[in-house]
This record gives sequence, C-alpha cells and structure tokens, in this order.
Amino acid sequence: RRNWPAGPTPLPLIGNLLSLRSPAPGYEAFAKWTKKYGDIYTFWLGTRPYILVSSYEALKETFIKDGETYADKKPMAFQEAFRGGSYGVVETNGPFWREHRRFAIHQFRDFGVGKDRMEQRIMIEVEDIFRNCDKTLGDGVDLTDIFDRAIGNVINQMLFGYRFDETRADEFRTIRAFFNFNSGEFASFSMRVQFFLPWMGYIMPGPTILDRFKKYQKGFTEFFGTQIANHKNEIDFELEDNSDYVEAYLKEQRKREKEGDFESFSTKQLSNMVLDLWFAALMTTSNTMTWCFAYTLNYPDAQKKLHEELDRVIGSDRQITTADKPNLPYTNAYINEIQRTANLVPLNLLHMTTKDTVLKGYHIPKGTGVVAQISTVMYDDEVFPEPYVFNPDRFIDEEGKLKKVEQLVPFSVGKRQCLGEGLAKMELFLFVANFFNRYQIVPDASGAPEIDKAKLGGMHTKEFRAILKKRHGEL
Ligand code: HEM
Repeated sequence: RRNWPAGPTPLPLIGNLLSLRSPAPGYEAFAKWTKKYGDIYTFWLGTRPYILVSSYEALKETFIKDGETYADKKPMAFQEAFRGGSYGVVETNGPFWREHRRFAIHQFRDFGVGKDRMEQRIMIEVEDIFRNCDKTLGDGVDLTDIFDRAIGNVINQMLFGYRFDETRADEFRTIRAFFNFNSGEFASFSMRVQFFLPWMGYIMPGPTILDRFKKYQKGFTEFFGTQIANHKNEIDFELEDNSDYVEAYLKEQRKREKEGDFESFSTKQLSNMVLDLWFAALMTTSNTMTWCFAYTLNYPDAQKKLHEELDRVIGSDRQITTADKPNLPYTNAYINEIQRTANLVPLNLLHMTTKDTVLKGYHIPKGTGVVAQISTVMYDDEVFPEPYVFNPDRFIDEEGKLKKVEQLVPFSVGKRQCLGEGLAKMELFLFVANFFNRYQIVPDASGAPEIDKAKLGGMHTKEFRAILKKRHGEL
C-alpha cells in the first residue's frame, strides 16, 4: 500500500467493498474518504487497487487534460466469457474501441441526434405517453412502465428502425426483463460483489454471476440475432441512405469484406454493439425518469415552480420543442437537479491507465485501475450545500438565468464520456417539459415514495404510483 496514494485500509481479499453498504450505495464512504485523504486516493476492490479521482479539479488534470492516459477499461473476465471475447464498445480498448465508438457517434449524428429529425421521433413518443397517461387520469399509475417503452422505442428505432407500438408492447416487456438488473436476480449483495469480484461467486452460496448472465444469453441472442438476420435479408445494399444503425453497420461490413477485412466489422461485434447501446440507453434514461417522478412527489413546491414557469412562458397545452429550451431556465435547472440527485453511478465504471503516469507524486504503472468518481463530485457539499436535498434553484443565478456549474457531470468526462449524452439530454428535456406542462402529479394513497437511497439499500426506488391531473383543457 505504500506504493499507492493514501486511502482507507482494505480488508484481506475483499478490500474496501463492504463500505459500499455502510450505508448503501456508498456515496457517504466516498465523501468521507475524499475529505480525509484528498481528491486522489486508493480504493481496493478485492486485492486490486483503484485510484479514485473525486473532485472536478482533479478530473480536469487527469481524465480531461490527459484523457488518453485514462481511456482504457479494466477487462472483466465474466464479461468476456458472456460475450465470447472482447467485443462491444463499453468493455473494449484501443483502436478497435475507438473505431466502433466513432462509427456509432457518426451514425447517431446522421440519424439526427441534436436535430429536428430526432426531435420528431421523440415527439411521437411524447404523444404516445400522453395517450397512455390520459387513460389513467385520477387513478394511480406506474409512470416507469409508461416511460420505459417510450425510451426503449427511441433507441430501438435508432438501432433497428421500428418502435414497439401497442401490438408489440409484450415483446418490449420481454426484452426489458433481460435488462432489469435492478429487481430480482441481479439485485442481491452477492451479485453486486461478484460484479467487481467474480471469483467470489465460487465461494458464495447460489449461482455465480456468469451462470446468471448465461441464463439471459439465449434471450439476447435470439432478439438481437433475429433483428440482424432480418436486416441482412431486407436491406438494399445499393442505397446510400441508412434508416438505422444496423443497416449502416452491415453496409460497412460488406464494404470491408470486399477489401478482404473480415475482422473489424464482424457480426459478433454488431450483436455486442447493439446490446451495449440498448442497455446503456434504456437503463440510465429510464432510471433518471423514475427518480424525476419520485423527487417531484416528494417536493411539491418545486413542481409548483416548474408549473409557474411553464404557464408563464408556454401558457397553453401546445407541444414544447427544443426551440423553447433557452426560454425555460427553471425547467433546465429542474432536469439538472434530477440528474445530480439521481446520481446514478455511485462507483463509476472501472478504467485503467494506458501508460505509466505520476499522480500526487506516486508512480502509477500502466494497467492500474482508475475511476472518474463523478458521484462524489455531484454530492460535494462545498459546491452543492445539503447535497441530498432536491433544489433546482442551485442552477439559477441572481438574474433568474440558468447557471452553468461544471461539477454537474452525470455523463462523466474524458475519452469515455457517455456516447449517448446528446440523445439522453434531448429525451430528458422533451419528456420532462411536455409531461409537466400537461400534468400535475400527486402521490397516491400510499404517499410519496422513499427517496433515501440508504434506506432503499441501493440505486432503485420501490415500485410506486402517482395520480395525474390534467392542467389544460377539459379534465
Ligand atoms: C440519463 C442518461 C444517461 C446517463 C446518466 C449516462 C451516463 C453514462 C456514464 C456515467 C458513462 C460512463 C463513462 C465513463 O466510463 O466514465 C456512460 C457511458 C456510456 N453511455 Fe451513457 N448515459 C446515459 C444515456 C445513454 C444513452 C441514451 C446511450 C446510447 C444511446 C448511452 C451510451 C453509453 C455508452 C455506449 C457508454 C460507454 C462509452 C465508452 O466506453 O466509450 N448512454 N454513460
């Protein structure tokens, strides 16, 4: 330990892993260590040291200014076993990762992320949400269920070119069940431990994490495999325009194969890419929306302020578009505060140094675990006093304008910064602004949902229902 920056004392074999439970999901332990050891310290996952970078200033010096050094991901043996090798974009490294990340970003841009084309697609989902919500007026409704399909539709449309309409709602629910790591099988402490320390699976009772992943493998392979096979049969390879990501990928694959390259754009890589993109897009955006409703039900005064702004600036039930965004500072602040308080990754993804470097005077060899510890930055009580309190006004300046706060980093920073940030921001704005312009939400008879993650024991709310009241037109 003398060779690493100071940090909490690790226990034999499990390191500091237990601290993520005292209390869950670990924010407080990370905050305490940052105060005690500074913004660069060593955290042990099992027998391996990870250097945690836990202030915005330190992130700037490392992951941002010296991004290449922090760009690799730590290979996870069970991931590779599940995928059948090193595939996809979340877990891969080097030129292979870079090429596929670039290709995906390029395609997303072509499909209109950040532009009108994407906005129109999202607005179709907004209309669908309205139809579904209107059916429930006055009754309690599980909003997560309604929004999940909308969010799934946006990403499915981009990847495979179709949405799950009413007739395909069951198909969507089946796929979502594969990804529903928050409930049931992947929620136990044993699974969380094994996520970081897969070998613990062999000494802990019950199935190993790999067994559990494998159980879902068939379902994934079937769903994604069928989509890819259908595309192969249906697409017109001569057409220059692409209607979705899979089509663009298959054309690139064919082009490369003609040049004798059968490796870089393989079908196996394609199924892992769509798996990564589907998973990363659905779970994060869905969980953010769920926290949005949970916080809103607990903070009715904030909802009132949101309605006041919408009434003043929009003043009717017309569609709100991204053109309205600059005129809605409180709505933007509200979304910022949802992302900050939701704080989805208590311990961010595990990176690895690509070369030797020096941190705090310590020599850090190539291949060392490093983490951009964004959850500590977003709950830093010096930047965000009373960090657990939901208060959108933190993002409003004295003139009532939206304040830019660089410590708001829900999409992380550096070379691995979220690939779907543009898409997620557009969805969050259009969903939140349009939903709250149309409805007021109040808790059902069971009261507002619990939002204290320490009491919840993790990152997910219990299932809850809200009652919707329409704010414009006939009731
Ligand atoms: C509110 C929504 C979202 C949040 C809060 C979020 C957050 C994050 C975070 C914290 C990371 C880890 C970055 C790191 O390694 O330091 C990440 C990576 C990633 N996200 Fe997102 N994300 C969201 C939505 C999306 C969407 C909509 C997509 C896809 C369309 C997406 C695709 C990805 C991918 C592929 C990566 C891995 C990138 C790489 O390793 O190169 N995310 N995201």
